[in-house]
Amino acid sequence: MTMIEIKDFGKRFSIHHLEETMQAVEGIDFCLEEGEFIGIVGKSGSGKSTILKSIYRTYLPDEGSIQYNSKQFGKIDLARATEREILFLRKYEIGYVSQFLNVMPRATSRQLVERALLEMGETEEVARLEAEQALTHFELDRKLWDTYPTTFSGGEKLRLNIAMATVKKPRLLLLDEPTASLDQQSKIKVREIIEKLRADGTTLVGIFHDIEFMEGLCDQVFHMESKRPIRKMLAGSIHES
Ligand SMILES: Nc1ncnc2c1ncn2[C@@H]1O[C@H](COP(=O)(O)OP(=O)(O)OP(=O)(O)O)[C@@H](O)[C@H]1O
Repeated sequence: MTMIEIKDFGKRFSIHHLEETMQAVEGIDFCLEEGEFIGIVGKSGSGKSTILKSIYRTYLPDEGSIQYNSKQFGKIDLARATEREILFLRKYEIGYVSQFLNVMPRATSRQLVERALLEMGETEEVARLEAEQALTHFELDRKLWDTYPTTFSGGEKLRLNIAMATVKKPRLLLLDEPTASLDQQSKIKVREIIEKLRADGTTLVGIFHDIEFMEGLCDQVFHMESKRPIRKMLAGSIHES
């Protein structure tokens, strides 16, 4: 089953002080099956994050379509979905993880994960249990569960971010350079987390600066420069799709 199909996607930004418009991305096409992982690579400023943010609809696409196969709505074009539909999808189906933690202040890590579940309508008891499971699963040190994450290290923030996003069991997870500020050891942990998510059948779109990091992890690698997806056999051989 095709989970997401992007056709002729483009995004422009207005540069107000110059009274100009800048074409940030254009002519992007790729297709992802359920449970697959596509990695987007390309030089800085080539528009990788813009694609991810447009899928999540932080940005409104200007051209093309982003067809997503939703559990609730069936096939839906994220470029044209209503705000209400987008809010529903963010709550129940699509997760977004970056290296940054933008959360409400004065909430502990445990409360943040619980809140994600309560928002979905889970009972307090289920939320408490599943939050603890998620924090354990992603190896956030137990002594950090009841503290505010403002002082967490980059790796700890990321693990909390991933716990908050994945506790909702999203069908589609967007990873926006999650390893950018991490040391080698923490990157290996993230790799293990991604392997766990893949094993759970989550469909993943990810951006990583570090191409070596993606080795053997992705089913497809999309190159911003050639605008072509390359389907990778997990054994290592590559053929163009
Ligand atoms: N909100 C915005 N307003 C104006 N321009 C933007 C905005 N977001 C991105 N851009 C511009 O669009 C282009 C693509 O940016 P984007 O962040 O998608 O690139 P990227 O490939 O993810 O870069 P990096 O690898 O450095 O994170 C850049 O020239 C950037 O300055």
